[in-house]
Amino acid sequence: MGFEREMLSPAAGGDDLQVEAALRPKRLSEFIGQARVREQLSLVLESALRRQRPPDHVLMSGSPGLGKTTLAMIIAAELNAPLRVTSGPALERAGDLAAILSTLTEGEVLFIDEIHRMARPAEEMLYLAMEDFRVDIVVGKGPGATAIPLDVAPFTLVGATTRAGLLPAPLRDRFGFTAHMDFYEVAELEQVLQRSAGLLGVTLPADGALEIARRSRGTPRIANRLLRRVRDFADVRADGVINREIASAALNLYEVDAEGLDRLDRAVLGALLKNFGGGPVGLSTLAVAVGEEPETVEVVAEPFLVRQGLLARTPRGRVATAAAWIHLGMTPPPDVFGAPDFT
Ligand SMILES: Nc1ncnc2c1ncn2[C@@H]1O[C@H](COP(=O)(O)OP(=O)(O)OP(=O)(O)O)[C@@H](O)[C@H]1O
Repeated sequence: MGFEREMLSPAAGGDDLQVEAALRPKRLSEFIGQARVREQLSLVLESALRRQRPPDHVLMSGSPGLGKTTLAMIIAAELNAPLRVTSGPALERAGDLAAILSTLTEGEVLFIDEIHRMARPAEEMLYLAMEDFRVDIVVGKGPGATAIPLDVAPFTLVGATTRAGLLPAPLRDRFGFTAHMDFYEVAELEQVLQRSAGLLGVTLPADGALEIARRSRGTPRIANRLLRRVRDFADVRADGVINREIASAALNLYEVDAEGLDRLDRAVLGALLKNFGGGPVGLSTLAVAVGEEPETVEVVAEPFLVRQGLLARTPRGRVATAAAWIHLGMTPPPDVFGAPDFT
């Protein structure tokens, strides 16, 4: 993975993790944007606090870097409850989950990131735990196997997924509240940037914040990361002040284009236009053409390209819109008009 790609990827890594933790809003009132989710969630939490009962289980879905982990931490903080963190891929066997569930304390918040990647036996154990606060531990094998029921302290599960569609219905149905996290508006990202600049002690005039916000792919994690790279540039090549000119020069250097498309985004669009005449083409064929896993193309690049009106997912495959041709400086073929409507 190249430097630029790493910088732009919504996945966190390296030193960034520490800075990211420092920039995380701690309370719901500090959480920027996602107004509807925030309001709904504050009602769920407030009523749970009044009833002195753990709230319903919460499912959060949305692209990487939109604040799902942050929100899980906020839920625990608002409830004044301890938080246990794990992830779907870590729950390979039912026993992995049983070990966690059996040691939860009353009211604890259990956060399972990437919950769609949990193994089947663990998932089945979770159904019972979510509904009845109980697990069945199976001892022995074959006809002599016995299930020993074990009580679990009432807890709140917070699940996060980038792909809600992959969750089996029985699991999805057991969440009392589902929060769908959308990409952020530019104005919201400007606020995220101003807040982070304050915490990092960076001078960020409004025009600089706007320039970075516009190129942040609607994602707070990327906004914060770009801010740090632009700060480096401003410190070394200028007087440390991040105005529009400095932000723009730095982001051009890091190959973030005016709409915030990164290398992967441009590679996907480029392959779609140049190799497949704008599509339709299947996801896996497209992924091979850019040398990435289909899941990376589907989860990391596509949602943003769709939102920007550059790509459409159709039953026959991926199709580039007229805007995509124009964005890459090419002339759209005569039969392509705007985003195709296949509904
Ligand atoms: N609403 C917000 N307001 C301010 N900062 C935010 C907000 N949402 C996210 N951030 C910032 O973005 C960073 C990434 O957020 P977070 O790790 O919660 O994303 P995520 O959706 O859980 O991503 P992933 O699923 O990849 O873990 C956080 O460190 C935080 O600083």
